[in-house]
Amino acid sequence: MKNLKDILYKVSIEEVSGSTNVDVNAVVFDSRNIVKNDVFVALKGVSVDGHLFIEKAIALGATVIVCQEFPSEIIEGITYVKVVDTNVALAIIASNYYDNPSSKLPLIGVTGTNGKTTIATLLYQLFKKAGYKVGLLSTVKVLVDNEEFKATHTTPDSVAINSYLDKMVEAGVDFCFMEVSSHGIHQKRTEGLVFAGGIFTNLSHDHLDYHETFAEYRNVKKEFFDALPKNAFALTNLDDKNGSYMLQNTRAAKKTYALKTIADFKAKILEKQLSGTLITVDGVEVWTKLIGVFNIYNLTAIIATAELLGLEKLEVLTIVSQLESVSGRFEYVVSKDGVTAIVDYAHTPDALKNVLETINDIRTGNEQVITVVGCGGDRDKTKRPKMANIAAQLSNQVVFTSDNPRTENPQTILEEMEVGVSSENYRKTLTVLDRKQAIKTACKFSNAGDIILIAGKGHENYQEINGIRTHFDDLEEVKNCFNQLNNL
Ligand SMILES: CC(=O)N[C@H]1[C@@H](OP(=O)(O)OP(=O)(O)OC[C@H]2O[C@@H](n3ccc(=O)[nH]c3=O)[C@H](O)[C@@H]2O)O[C@H](CO)[C@@H](O)[C@@H]1O[C@H](C)C(=O)N[C@@H](C)C(=O)N[C@H](CCC(=O)O)C(=O)O
Ligand SMILES: Nc1ncnc2c1ncn2[C@@H]1O[C@H](COP(=O)(O)OP(=O)(O)OP(=O)(O)O)[C@@H](O)[C@H]1O
Ligand SMILES: N[C@H](CCC[C@H](N)C(=O)O)C(=O)O
Ligand SMILES: [Mg+2]
Repeated sequence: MKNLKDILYKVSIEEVSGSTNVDVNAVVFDSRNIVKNDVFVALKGVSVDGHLFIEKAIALGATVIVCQEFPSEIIEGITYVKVVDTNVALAIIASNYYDNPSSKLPLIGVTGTNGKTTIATLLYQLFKKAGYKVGLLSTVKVLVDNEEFKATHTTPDSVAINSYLDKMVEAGVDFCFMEVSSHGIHQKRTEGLVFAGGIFTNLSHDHLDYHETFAEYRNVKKEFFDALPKNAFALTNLDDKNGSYMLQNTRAAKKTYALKTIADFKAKILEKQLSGTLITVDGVEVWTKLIGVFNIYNLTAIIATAELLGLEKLEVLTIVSQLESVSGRFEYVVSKDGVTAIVDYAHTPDALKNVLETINDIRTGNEQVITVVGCGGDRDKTKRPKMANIAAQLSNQVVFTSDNPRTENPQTILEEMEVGVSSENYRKTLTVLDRKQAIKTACKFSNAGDIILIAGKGHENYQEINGIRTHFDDLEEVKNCFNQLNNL
């Protein structure tokens, strides 16, 4: 039990009806999860207004209602707290409820279109290898040091974030690395958190269904850096055209990394292979198992962050050479006759372009590149023709297929992709609606030495069709196909 007055600390309140000197159980934003003495926070959502469920929340036992408008009927014995923005209030209340765990450990946020999971996960690995207890909030999973929880979002809701951070403080975690998505910033999931540092990866086309314009998407990302405290660091990628813009108004210490531009932290690529990349960092040569120029950007950000957090450069570089690639990011299997199948989470035009350019960079002879790709339903439709065009331009063969159609018609998604393919590339493409069959088709097409890229779903172990999720795993599927062809 917590006292309502305590958890309302720093919430900007417009009006109160009833007593704030009451004990409350938990803070809940979904009426379906309410139990006795809970605080119900009504959020104006994307599809429905949470204010519609105030009555239901009270019927289930809520004794405190935090809202933006008082309901027409005020019930005696219930406390109503009116605030300007319930998303902001929820985040501050959640921090207070868990005694502000983010102020008790260094919390580092990673934002940008691509690379967040990679950077956050590799930082987790690096600090673990350096002997620390570490926390991770990522698209793939949540880790409270060695204890694993299932991730539901890239950036969870503010109650979940604070609850995980509280567990981390309890477990004596030394550093926490978390992904900060644009949805998370816009929905104020990270409001009120005390960050010790922020990292910007890059900005390219994504989520324009939600943010509407690229400028709005960019400004939402910038809000994260604007809000960093003075004693934090703000680390940006200077080679990205929005890198400097992100730090324009931050009060945090500005730090930069780059491959092409003069920056505080700089790396250079010496050699690229399928087994890894040789780079130099401040004159020291380092071999990494990671592949692709984009991953060297990720690695430079990681090295910079580790140093900014006080680790010694040589120790950092030694550990960097041992870091393993992140699940579903350029993960590959090689068949008996030398067909390489790569599973990668590229689900934006820029990511797909980078991965295909990387593959084209490391191929040595006349191998064919066969790409299997689709686009998610209920997500930015303008990505579809762009991704199809990139796949067709940079591959020898493309099999268009379903990603997670969610509630959309899978056939319509594919038609919206196909319009992006130019007439001269059209002959390289075919469409196989069923992802399992599409992967099988790519395997059958391949000859010794060829490279198959299966893009878009990476680590995901499900496929969502008609709103129903069933088990699906790209890597498992391609291994099965190789097996069936007696090729593994
Ligand atoms: C578009 C979006 O971000 N939606 C998020 C949002 O849901 P919503 O606004 O649609 O909620 P709603 O259904 O309108 O309901 C409004 C309110 O009424 C409440 N409600 C609803 C029904 C009811 O009976 N009782 C009740 O109280 C809901 O709990 C909610 O508080 O708020 C919910 C609660 O926090 C989130 O779970 C939900 O994430 C959905 C599932 C989602 O798919 N989000 C994706 C797009 C997302 O957030 N992705 C980013 C990563 C993107 C990236 O970088 O690639 C992420 O951080 O994961
Ligand atoms: N620095 C980068 N620049 C461009 N593309 C990248 C970069 N890092 C990774 N990618 C590509 O983007 C894909 C997704 O990478 P990652 O999961 O690290 O990004 P993310 O930002 O966490 O994505 P999400 O928004 O889904 O959480 C990778 O599989 C790879 O294809
Ligand atoms: N975080 C991204 C993941 C997209 C992954 C792709 N497989 C899809 O389902 O569209 C999103 O929610 O938009
Ligand atoms: Mg991610």
